[in-house]
Amino acid sequence: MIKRLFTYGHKGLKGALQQIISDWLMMVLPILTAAVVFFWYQTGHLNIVLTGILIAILLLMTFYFALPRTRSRINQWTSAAKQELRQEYLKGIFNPHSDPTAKLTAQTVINRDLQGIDRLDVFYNSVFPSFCAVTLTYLLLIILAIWWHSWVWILPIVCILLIGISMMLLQKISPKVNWEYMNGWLSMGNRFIDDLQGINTLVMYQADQRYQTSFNEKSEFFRQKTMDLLKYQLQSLLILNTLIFGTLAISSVMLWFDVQSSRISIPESLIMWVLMAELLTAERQLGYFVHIIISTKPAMTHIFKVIDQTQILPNQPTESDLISEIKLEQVTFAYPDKAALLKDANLDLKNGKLYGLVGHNGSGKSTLAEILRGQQKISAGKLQTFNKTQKVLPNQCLPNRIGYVSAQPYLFSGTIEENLTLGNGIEANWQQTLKNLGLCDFINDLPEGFATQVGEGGRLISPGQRQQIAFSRLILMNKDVYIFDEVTASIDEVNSQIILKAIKKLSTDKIVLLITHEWTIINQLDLIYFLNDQHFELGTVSDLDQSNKDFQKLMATQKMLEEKL
Ligand SMILES: Nc1ncnc2c1ncn2[C@@H]1O[C@H](COP(=O)(O)OP(=O)(O)OP(=O)(O)O)[C@@H](O)[C@H]1O
Repeated sequence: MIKRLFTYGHKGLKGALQQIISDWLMMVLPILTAAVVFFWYQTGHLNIVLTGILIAILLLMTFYFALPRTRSRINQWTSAAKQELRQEYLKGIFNPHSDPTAKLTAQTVINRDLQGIDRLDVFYNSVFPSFCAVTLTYLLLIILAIWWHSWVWILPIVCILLIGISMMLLQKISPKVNWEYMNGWLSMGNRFIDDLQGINTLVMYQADQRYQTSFNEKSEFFRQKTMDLLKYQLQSLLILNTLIFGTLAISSVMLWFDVQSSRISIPESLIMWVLMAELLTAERQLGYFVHIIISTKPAMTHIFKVIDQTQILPNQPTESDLISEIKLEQVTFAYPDKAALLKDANLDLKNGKLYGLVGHNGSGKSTLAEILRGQQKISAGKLQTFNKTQKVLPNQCLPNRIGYVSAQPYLFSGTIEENLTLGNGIEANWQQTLKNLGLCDFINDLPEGFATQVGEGGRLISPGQRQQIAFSRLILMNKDVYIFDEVTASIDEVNSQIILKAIKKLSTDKIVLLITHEWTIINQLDLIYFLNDQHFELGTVSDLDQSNKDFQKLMATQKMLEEKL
């Protein structure tokens, strides 16, 4: 994970390193000056080596500070890295091929992941600079200690080893504590937003008291988990401080013995003691920051998962890339911990045909749409796509080449035209395309025509008009395969027939699968796949009506329901 963090903002890394070195030199400068003065005071003449180093540092610093904006280079690196990371993450979130099992909510995205990226400030701004400062100070201490024959340089290594071991032990419990804290926070936040959105419903059903109790339980759980996290952080701080200040005390004793045995002079021991104090303070800071980084690990793991699932979209397809057949062979699919929805199931969809998909509620029709769109992975069997010369196409092209509309598509606030032309690469004569398919004629009767505002979610127009616009918007994308999932289920008869007519026209040169439960629609389709008992059965309505008792029963019930309406 740490290595990966350096891949972001790497253009700013050089500048950041320059600033880190200059900051370190600034820290060493007073110690070296004091050393030169001490030697001069003690011996009556200047130590050539130390004075030379001091003058070199002073020249270097003067030159460095003459450069513009030198004091903000670590910040520039930090902002650039965070911005790149945030952009990649958001690209992953809005990728239409994202893993649907990732269960992203606004809470997870904002509270955990985006805040997790913000907390990476600590890595770029503090952990890395502290790590460099510790390394440089330690190198200087080793050189001086070996030069002056003192063993004090061993102590920081022992201290770091002990910190590492104790951190490793603490880290064993850290993921659990952090996860529980995060989950407590998310679950409380989700409950709050959900209750707030449905507050009128809760009051109307007098269920607000019950929901308040449930929210109280969640906030109490979160309070406990926050206390656990604080306890854990205090414990680790205590261990860290004991190790650091213990090492500093031992080094003072060691240096005192060195002076007593005349191995080093008082100024030499003072220089080493100050360096030791600087080093251990930086190590303490580093240990503390590493701690914060460990606490962002759950968020980072998730962030990188989202980024990694971003697939590079294939270029505009050529004629030979177009899908003309999709086959499922011996396919098995089950959601985790649930019974299989498909078992050794076979399905064959060819272009130029309109297929209906019918089945009982919960039999897996919408799930099949997700499998075909590459959003669910099958556990056994084969999903294959072919072009018109029967060449097998890569399955990665599926999400991009399949269009899907559900019963409740989303319209964005803006004009009808903005919604219709939402997709990339729409042809200039799109209005003619709609006319040829008999779609959206109602727009001509609207005073503002295509410039009519639809409102958020399309609330300013009727459900039938909303569905026609969403349906037309997809048709303009010119996909190879269309899956319509109950598109006519919640609209009036007139709009329903307009859409059905367009679907029939579309199916003359595309693969079209229409998921429906409506008898009046099913009755107008040539070929039906009946999904029953984990398998698909293909036939005309009359074939299935004769051969399959379950189909017969389902259709009889549906017919009866529709006749009553
Ligand atoms: N993401 C999911 N995780 C777990 N189970 C799921 C998920 N999505 C759907 N299911 C379950 O899988 C089963 C099939 O759901 P699906 O929506 O595919 O059925 P359907 O045939 O389209 O139903 P309907 O006719 O009511 O629309 C249901 O029992 C549903 O609860």
